[in-house]
Amino acid sequence: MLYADTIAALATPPGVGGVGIIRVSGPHSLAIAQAVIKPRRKGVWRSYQMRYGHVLDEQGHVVDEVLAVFFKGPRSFTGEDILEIHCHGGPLPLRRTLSLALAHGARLANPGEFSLRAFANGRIDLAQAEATLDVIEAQTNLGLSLALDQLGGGLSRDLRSLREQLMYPLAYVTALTDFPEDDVPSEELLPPLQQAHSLLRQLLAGADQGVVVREGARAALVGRPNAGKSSLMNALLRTERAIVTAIPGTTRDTLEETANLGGIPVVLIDTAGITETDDVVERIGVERSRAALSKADLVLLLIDGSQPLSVEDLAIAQLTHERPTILIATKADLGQHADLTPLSQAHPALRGSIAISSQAGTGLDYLGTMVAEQLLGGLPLSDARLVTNPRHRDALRRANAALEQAIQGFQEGRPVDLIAIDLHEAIASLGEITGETVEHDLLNLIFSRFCIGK
Ligand SMILES: Nc1nc2c(c(=O)[nH]1)N(C=O)[C@@H](CNc1ccc(C(=O)N[C@@H](CCC(=O)O)C(=O)O)cc1)CN2
Ligand SMILES: Nc1nc2c(ncn2[C@@H]2O[C@H](COP(=O)(O)OP(=O)(O)OP(=O)(O)O)[C@@H](O)[C@H]2O)c(=O)[nH]1
Ligand SMILES: [Mg+2]
Repeated sequence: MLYADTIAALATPPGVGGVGIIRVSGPHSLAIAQAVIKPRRKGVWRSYQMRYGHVLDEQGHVVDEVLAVFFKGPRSFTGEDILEIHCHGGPLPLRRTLSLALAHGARLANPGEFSLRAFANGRIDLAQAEATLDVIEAQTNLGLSLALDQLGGGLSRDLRSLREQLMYPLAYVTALTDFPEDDVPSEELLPPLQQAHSLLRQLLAGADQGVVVREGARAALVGRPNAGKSSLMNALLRTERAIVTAIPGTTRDTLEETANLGGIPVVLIDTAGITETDDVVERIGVERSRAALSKADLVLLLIDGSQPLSVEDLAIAQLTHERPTILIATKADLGQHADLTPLSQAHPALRGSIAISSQAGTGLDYLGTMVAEQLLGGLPLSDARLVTNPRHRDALRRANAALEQAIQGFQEGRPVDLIAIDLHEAIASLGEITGETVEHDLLNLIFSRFCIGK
């Protein structure tokens, strides 16, 4: 089970920091500790005990003053013996300490290889390994807490109980395949399957929301020149990111920045005001605005509320008809002079409208809530366990389809060997999430997304 070779890598970001950590995992870890570190106090390397000392090179020269911890496997992150050397966070001490570990029997780790070992050694399952990456990459507190739940094994426990509910019926029908003339006792086998089906449906029901929380979404701000797009962008970001002037046509190029709206990382795309123009640069900008619009998950259509609605506004609104749209009347502090009813009545994909003032800050929180709710499918955030990874969602969908087949098979009295195939398929699909049944190539793909030292 354990690997024969020892891996080493920089576990902290390259560059300068207060402390930098070299991590070593594998059977040579203890020998490397003994060879390269001279502890101040006498004694042996005890697991989970930090020691003070110096890293010395082959000539006995001090390479760095360090703290170091040894973790005796299997009670460690990877399940193997691990050594962590906490150096000063500069490139030279770190590079030289890493070289010494390599000189004493370690090899350089590949991206994600520590986590791969934790998985291969049964310390964490695949969903937990993927969750460590989600923890690192989380963009909102909500995303972080979902990732931590998954890292702690929340999803894994649900999946394990699902599998167990399917195992007994599978074993039963598999045994029956040798005696096809026997009756299937479906009154005994159906309830656990139906229970599993209901849990699966629950997981799937929240998955679309979960994926949005993890991956975020794109919202394009479109409207006439001077409608107040860049001002709203800045107000939502709480920084002066985009240039704002009273001159129409200020924004020339599209500008993207992520804002946290109701726990969802939303990429806001500020665009050039859409207008008929002879200016070459502005025309290209308008083209880009249209392109941004066509790629957005949600359109924020801005109308200058301080002026009467114009034909240009109506023409731009036309362009948004194919996308879910929130209508925003801007500059509410100047009074509401635009009658938006002709526009909103004609819009087939309008999800709501709101008056705001970027300058006074009114309506912004509510707009954030509206955007988040739209991106979550028009529903409040589910408080059930949220599956956040599209790979997991896909596997759950396949498991669900197979399980529905199996249940239908029981109800219609289909041959047991067909039911066995469906149940087997459902169990295998669930196993893809936790990694029990997963192709080697997929594993490589998943772990290669990790950084070196993770
Ligand atoms: N210095 C340091 N900090 C770190 C990590 C690390 O590897 N090193 N981690 C790495 O990503 C994370 C912590 N993850 C960890 C997960 C499991 C174990 C571990 O040794 N588990 C033991 C339980 C120990 C105990 O019960 O006392 C076990 O599972 O048996 C350690 C770290 C974040 N912080
Ligand atoms: N009173 C008031 N003025 C605003 C508000 N929002 C924007 N403005 C003003 O409207 C003008 C245009 O604002 P921008 O945010 O640059 O408008 P834009 O839609 O990005 O314009 P283009 O980039 O030219 O397409 C500026 O003078 C802003 O100060 C608001 O909430 N209240
Ligand atoms: Mg602008």
